[in-house]
Amino acid sequence: MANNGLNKTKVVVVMVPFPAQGHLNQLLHLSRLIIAYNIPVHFACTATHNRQAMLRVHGWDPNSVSNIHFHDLKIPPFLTPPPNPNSPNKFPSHLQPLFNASLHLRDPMASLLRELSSKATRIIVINDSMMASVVQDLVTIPNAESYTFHSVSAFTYFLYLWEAMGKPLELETNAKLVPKGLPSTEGCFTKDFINFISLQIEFQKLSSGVLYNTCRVIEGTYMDLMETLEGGKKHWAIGPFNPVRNIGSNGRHKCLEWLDKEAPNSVIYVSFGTTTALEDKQIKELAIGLEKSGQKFIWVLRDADKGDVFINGELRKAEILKGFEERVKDRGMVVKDWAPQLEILSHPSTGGFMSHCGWNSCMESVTMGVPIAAWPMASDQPRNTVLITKLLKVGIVVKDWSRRDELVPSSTIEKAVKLLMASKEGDEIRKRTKDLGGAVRQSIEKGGVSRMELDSFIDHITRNIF
Ligand SMILES: O=c1ccn([C@@H]2O[C@H](COP(=O)(O)OP(=O)(O)O[C@H]3OC[C@@H](O)[C@H](O)[C@H]3O)[C@@H](O)[C@H]2O)c(=O)[nH]1
Ligand SMILES: C[C@@H](CO)CCNc1ncnc2nc[nH]c12
Repeated sequence: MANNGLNKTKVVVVMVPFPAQGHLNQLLHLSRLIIAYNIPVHFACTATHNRQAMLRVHGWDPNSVSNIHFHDLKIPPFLTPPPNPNSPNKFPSHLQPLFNASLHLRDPMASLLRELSSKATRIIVINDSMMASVVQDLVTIPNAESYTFHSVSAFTYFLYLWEAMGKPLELETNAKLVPKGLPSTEGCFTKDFINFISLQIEFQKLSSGVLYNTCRVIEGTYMDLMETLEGGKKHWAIGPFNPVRNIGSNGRHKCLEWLDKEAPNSVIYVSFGTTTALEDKQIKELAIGLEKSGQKFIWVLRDADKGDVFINGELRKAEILKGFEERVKDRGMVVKDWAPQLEILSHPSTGGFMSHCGWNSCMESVTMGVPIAAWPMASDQPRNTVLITKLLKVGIVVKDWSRRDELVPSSTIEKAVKLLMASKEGDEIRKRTKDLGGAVRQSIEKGGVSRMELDSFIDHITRNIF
């Protein structure tokens, strides 16, 4: 039974995000969903990352929501080197000093949790799986409990878990569940980050349940399998976290004005998230490929974020694209600042997305019904690519993970863009993606699977509160 709104204010939620854009974004969106149940939300990270999350959010304005309380916690100074575009391993190792420094959030976090716990009947911590060690002191607070949030797809997380347990359940015989030729995790991480993950796994045991930014419409099978593997805990699929309608922001970016003038489904959006830095020669091949494809495009070209995004870097791209922007100005646009991705994806002129398959991008694209041309770079992205292209069949592969060390030539890029944007096969994939997008958007409406699961999570965290 649902409790009434008044009682629920005795419960407070504390979000503990990992300080990188793809993680901050998801827990900020989740804050909005929880506040709709009249539960106050506290968002606790460093000052610079709180500011980053607020400035870059899309689809709604966190300043207009009075019930999110931001807490700027202090950590020691950390190095903020630029990314290395020439490194063969595309994992953002330049963020490791920040990740290590973030472990120092433990003490200020413990103080914050103690303070909040003295004023509430119950405090619910929702922490990124990479921040499990930071919230470990909650075991000393009797009215606190925590829930682990995995920022990756249920498919990818399930595979990590399944492999770590020695591959039980004999799933390999069913190619529909675990496709043949699954990419290994080789080349996906650095040693330092694997050590960081291992440190966190130990503390993830302290949580009372697990949350995913996914929806049973797309990953129900893997949610069920996860519950089979990790039976002791409840796993909730409560996504998509991103807003799915009335996407807008204060002041429209010029690329949206540009999109307004284009035909439906005629533009491919090209962006590789916030953790990728392409080599100069790869940028050149991409430019040539886009030009030769003859298709309209919006290309977001920036280097990966630094650990502190407010420390400016030099613009590396200017020289490489000399002449290109002028030549394609009737057909394409290169965006060098923060692009309104959710608005671009929800725009009727956008008909495809060339993406590294970061999980935010996958969810945003699927909910907006935009098919993906997949070019995974690192981390969970090679496996998200399998989910998108082989299982859901809402995309095509641009770069196969087995060829991760090779340059993608312009001819491959040209072919992929034409296939997705200007072929019968592309149209069929787009149609399938639009149908799936509709079903995913429906899932967060009243009676939909994700809404029911979010209701059940809220009922759970507010249980027996009188
Ligand atoms: O110009 C931009 C660039 C990016 N974005 C947004 O930034 C976010 C990028 O997140 P992605 O998950 O796609 O990619 P990132 O590489 O940045 O994130 C990463 O962190 C979280 C993990 O779970 C992801 O899988 C991982 O790749 C998206 O929400 C996207 O909409 C913009 O709005 N504008
Ligand atoms: C440096 C970050 C990108 O911002 C790694 C991606 N994050 C992750 N990648 C893979 N598995 C994960 N499990 C939890 N987080 C994960």
